[in-house]
Amino acid sequence: MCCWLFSRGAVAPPADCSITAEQAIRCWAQHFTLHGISEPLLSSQYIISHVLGEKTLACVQRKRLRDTLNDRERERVWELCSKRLTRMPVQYVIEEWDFRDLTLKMRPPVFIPRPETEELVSLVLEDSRLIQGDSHRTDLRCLEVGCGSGAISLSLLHSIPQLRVFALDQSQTAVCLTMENANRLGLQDRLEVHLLDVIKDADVILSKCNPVDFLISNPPYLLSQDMKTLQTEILKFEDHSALDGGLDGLSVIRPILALSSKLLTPRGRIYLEVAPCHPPIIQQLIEEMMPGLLYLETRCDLTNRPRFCILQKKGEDG
Ligand SMILES: C[S@@+](CC[C@H](N)C(=O)[O-])C[C@H]1O[C@@H](n2cnc3c(N)ncnc32)[C@H](O)[C@@H]1O
Repeated sequence: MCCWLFSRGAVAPPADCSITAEQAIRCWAQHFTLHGISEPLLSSQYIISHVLGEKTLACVQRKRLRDTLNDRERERVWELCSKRLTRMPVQYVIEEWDFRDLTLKMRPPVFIPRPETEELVSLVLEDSRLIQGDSHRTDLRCLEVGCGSGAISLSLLHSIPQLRVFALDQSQTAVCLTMENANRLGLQDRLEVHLLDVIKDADVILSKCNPVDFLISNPPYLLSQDMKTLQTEILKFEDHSALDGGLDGLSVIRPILALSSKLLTPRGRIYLEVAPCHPPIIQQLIEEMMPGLLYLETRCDLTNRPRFCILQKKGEDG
């Protein structure tokens, strides 16, 4: 059946074809495999569940899977699966993705949030000083550098009612997508999003959001030499400036640290997602060059790789 379907070309579905959702999932998974598409079965399942109005296959009713796709559904499946054949990531194909408990709009080339960044957000939420606050604090202020789709900022706003966030990104598309996601989730009132570059616009950033209680960032941190090892999906569709951190992967991290020492309230914290090679380098940098900051700890991700750095601005008493 599948060979017959695709012998006439994948872009348009055969008009005379009657196919159930279940059969379409199998056929497209096989076709993806033949074309070397990564995660062929998952891709097919995500796309067809999406066309049927659900997020995952587990949410689609059994009976629905055995029903024949109507013309509109079949055309949509073919249209979206043909996009996936070009190696477009499934998150861009279905135009949305879940991050923690939020569903966010996705649009190329804005960086697709990764699962480990959910752990970065958890580190902040575990900090009882921030969540409970002291009894006099009615507001908390945070800066996110490199907001992308808004995943981190919006999750924090969603979980901490007294938080105000300043988010910035050097990409206009990212700034627009963060605003769009904030509006869709009703979180726009406590969020300011700015088109700013942390390397070039430090003075503007200081004037707009000084001071903040904490700074969070999942910056571009890959070493330039490792960019070529990335999957085709990433290289072809995601913004390279969201990933490439320069020769040592620290070209955006260094200005973030320099800015933090001026921007944070005493004992204010910095939460960074980094490459596994970075924590000792950042610790040395802080100890030798940035006397106003304290390196608190390195935390590992779920696969036990050292991926997160927590730092603190020294208090007035050192
Ligand atoms: C790895 S992505 C993270 C996006 C989002 N925070 C997330 O975790 O899904 C890094 C983001 O930093 C932005 N960025 C890169 N260089 C920057 C710079 N110099 N100043 C501000 N933002 C920058 C990129 O445009 C990109 O959106």
